[in-house]
Amino acid sequence: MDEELFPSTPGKIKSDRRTFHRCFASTSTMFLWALFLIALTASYLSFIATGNHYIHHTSHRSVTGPHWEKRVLSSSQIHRKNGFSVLVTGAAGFVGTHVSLALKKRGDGVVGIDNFNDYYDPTLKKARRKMLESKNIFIINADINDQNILAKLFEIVAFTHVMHLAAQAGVRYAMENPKSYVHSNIAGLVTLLEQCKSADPQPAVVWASSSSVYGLNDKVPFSESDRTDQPASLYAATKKAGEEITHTYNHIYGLSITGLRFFTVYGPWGRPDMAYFSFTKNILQGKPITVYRGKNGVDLARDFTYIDDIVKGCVGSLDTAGKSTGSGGKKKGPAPYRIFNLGNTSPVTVPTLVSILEKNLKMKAKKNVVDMPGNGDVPFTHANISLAQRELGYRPTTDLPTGLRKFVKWYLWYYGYEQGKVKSVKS
Ligand SMILES: O=C(O)[C@H]1O[C@H](OP(=O)(O)OP(=O)(O)OC[C@H]2O[C@@H](n3ccc(=O)[nH]c3=O)[C@H](O)[C@@H]2O)[C@H](O)[C@@H](O)[C@H]1O
Repeated sequence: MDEELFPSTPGKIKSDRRTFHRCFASTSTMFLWALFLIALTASYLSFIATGNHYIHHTSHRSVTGPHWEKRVLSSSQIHRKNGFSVLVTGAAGFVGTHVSLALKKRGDGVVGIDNFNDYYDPTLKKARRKMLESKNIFIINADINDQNILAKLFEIVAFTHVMHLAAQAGVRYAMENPKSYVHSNIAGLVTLLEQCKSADPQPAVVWASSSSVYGLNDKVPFSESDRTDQPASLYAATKKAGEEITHTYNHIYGLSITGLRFFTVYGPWGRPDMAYFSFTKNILQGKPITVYRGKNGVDLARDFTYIDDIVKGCVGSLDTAGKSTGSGGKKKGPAPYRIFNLGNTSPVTVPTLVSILEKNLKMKAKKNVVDMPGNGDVPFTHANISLAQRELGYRPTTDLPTGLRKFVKWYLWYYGYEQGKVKSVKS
């Protein structure tokens, strides 16, 4: 081998034909090298797996490029005077889908982002996406922790508002997969706020907190000024943390923030992990349902809130959100920081929920009544909504029997019961 053709690398011992032979030509050394490379690859793969095992399987297929940018621009197009252009996170989720449709319908520009994870059946999320796409709402398949995608989106569109609904939801699941809550509800939130704070112009941010922040509070009905320092689940703790985190971005960078404490939202296109949805599935399939009961045999109760009422609260929040005051990451003056309860103000017990479903499905549930396990549940929720009434004009109009009737109608249609062709229902 010619030394001239293979000059030595600075700092390394010059190789010659003999060392080349010594190092690489012996079969046993080559075998050792191969083993080393295999071990290196295996440890890298295991690092990837252990580092991310808590994150749900997601399908990231977001590819940017001229066609992608065109779709983003077209989706963000405003079609009314003084309209908004809104980035909706979690747009393929339950609330995200409905809010996106309502905004688009009145002429706002809407761009969605969703990671399509498999916390519950992604087929349902894809069906929601199909519905949104038919209205020219583009949903980017990406995680809110992906700062490059967020930066790219804000480079293309001057969003006036961000409707942040992407989250790891579910109270009881937090015991199974705690890190997924940190990933979405804490890290994802911070990544999004970092982007919003440096955007120019800064958007106003409206985001989903939760009634669960009231935790063990037993002063009823729950008012925004009540204690929220006794969370009963990690889910609640991450939502409460979100309220504090958004406060710092409001305080330091002048971001306009509105946090909405949703109370057990239900309705068509809902979440399969929630009780009303999974009960419906089991009743129809003749399977038993588990009904939790509180201390001393007291029934659990929730301030179940119909999706259309929640949408009105979300849109009202966007409409009344004051402007952010920062620019280039610097605050120029105080910006609004608001928190509202969005509930129905009439709690209903879980056994009553079951009997309304039975009536609508014309079937009896096989009930297993068990004591509430210590898994993060609270015995009841009940919203005081006077603040939202005053500031947002929020007035819920759908009671539980009416809302569940609409849900059951949708469920039977979506899963093909009406046509006698039942789709498999994963949850
Ligand atoms: O407002 C919120 O902040 C939260 O609302 C929702 O949580 P929850 O109010 O717990 O709703 P959901 O699971 O439908 O259980 C309803 C009732 O059925 C009882 N329940 C539940 C399951 C079961 O198998 N049996 C049962 O009795 C259960 O004990 C409870 O009493 C959202 O999921 C959550 O993401 C968050 O947004």
